Amino acid sequence: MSEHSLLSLKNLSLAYGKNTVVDRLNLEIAKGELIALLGPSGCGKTTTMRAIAGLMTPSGGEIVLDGRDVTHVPPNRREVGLMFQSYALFPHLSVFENVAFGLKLKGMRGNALAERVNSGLSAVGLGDYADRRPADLSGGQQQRVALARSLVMDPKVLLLDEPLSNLDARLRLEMRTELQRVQKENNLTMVFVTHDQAEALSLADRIVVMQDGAIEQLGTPEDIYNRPESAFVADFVGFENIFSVKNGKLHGKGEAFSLDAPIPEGANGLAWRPQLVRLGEGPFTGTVIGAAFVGQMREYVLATPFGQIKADVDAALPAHPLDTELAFDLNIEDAVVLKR
Ligand SMILES: Nc1ncnc2c1ncn2[C@@H]1O[C@H](COP(=O)(O)OP(=O)(O)OP(=O)(O)O)[C@@H](O)[C@H]1O
Repeated sequence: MSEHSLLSLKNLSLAYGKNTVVDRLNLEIAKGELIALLGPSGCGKTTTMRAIAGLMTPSGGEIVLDGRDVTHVPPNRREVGLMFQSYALFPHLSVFENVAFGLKLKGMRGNALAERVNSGLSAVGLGDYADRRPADLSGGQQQRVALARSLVMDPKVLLLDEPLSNLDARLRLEMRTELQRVQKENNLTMVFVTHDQAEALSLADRIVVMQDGAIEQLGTPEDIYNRPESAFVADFVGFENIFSVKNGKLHGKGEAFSLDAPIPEGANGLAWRPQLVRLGEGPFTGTVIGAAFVGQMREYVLATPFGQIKADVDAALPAHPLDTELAFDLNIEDAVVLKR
């Protein structure tokens, strides 16, 4: 284990029968970190969480938590908390009783129990709701009860599986802020799973982008958003115009082409965000085959000999109708260089 990590996954492999879905994954998480596992459906996020929680036995590798090898320790002895997407509270129990449930199972009673439950409810801003039933709470408040229920168990790591996916857009924003506040104020270590890049970018200290059971890229939200290393990550964070580089030429879904500037050493691909495609000037031409007004921007799709190009332009500029021939430029200075 590295000196500062609280949770280490070392060469972790996970399989369902003969089907290996996570292959020798290595990850070090520090105390107080909020980590997002981000990736498309089926990439192995939930399986990794299940293994950390002890709900499945790895086919290889180790899980070390706070200096202890917990690879074969049962879930209830791991000090790992789990909050699932369906946070199912007991409908017939009060908020207090819901939060007290796990502590009672551990034998806690009386004042100690009341104090712990009340401090958990205060931590999530529900101090005045102890006597309510779940049905009398909003979706966001129910989610906070579920969070309090996990917090009072004082886990070393709290795992959250798609914690916000059941909430509508407004509540999601509220819960996002709330989760961040509770996490920072209590210096909690949290790992959450999401397939929503905006959620990962706005919440996490570091993001683990996964593909096919392996880490594709690990970095801060800024790293992932601004400096994707592979076409897969670039695509995932909204780059639309992605080309691979072969023999100094760019290859997309059409003919290969060149830029009139040298391609950086070691570039395996180049990608441009739609906002950074320069429309109206430049050596290339395309035909407008899609145009959409989306508030501040107009989104264009151009058909070109080297495939479709997506370009976003300030909506204050004059609109270009369908079938217009437009000049455009892909400037090397605006490109992100993909190394893999
Ligand atoms: N109980 C299971 N038995 C067999 N295969 C499974 C089981 N659960 C998941 N898998 C397979 O393991 C792979 C990884 O699934 P996992 O649920 O970890 O992905 P995920 O990234 O969390 O996806 P999602 O976002 O859809 O939940 C998938 O190919 C899936 O089909």
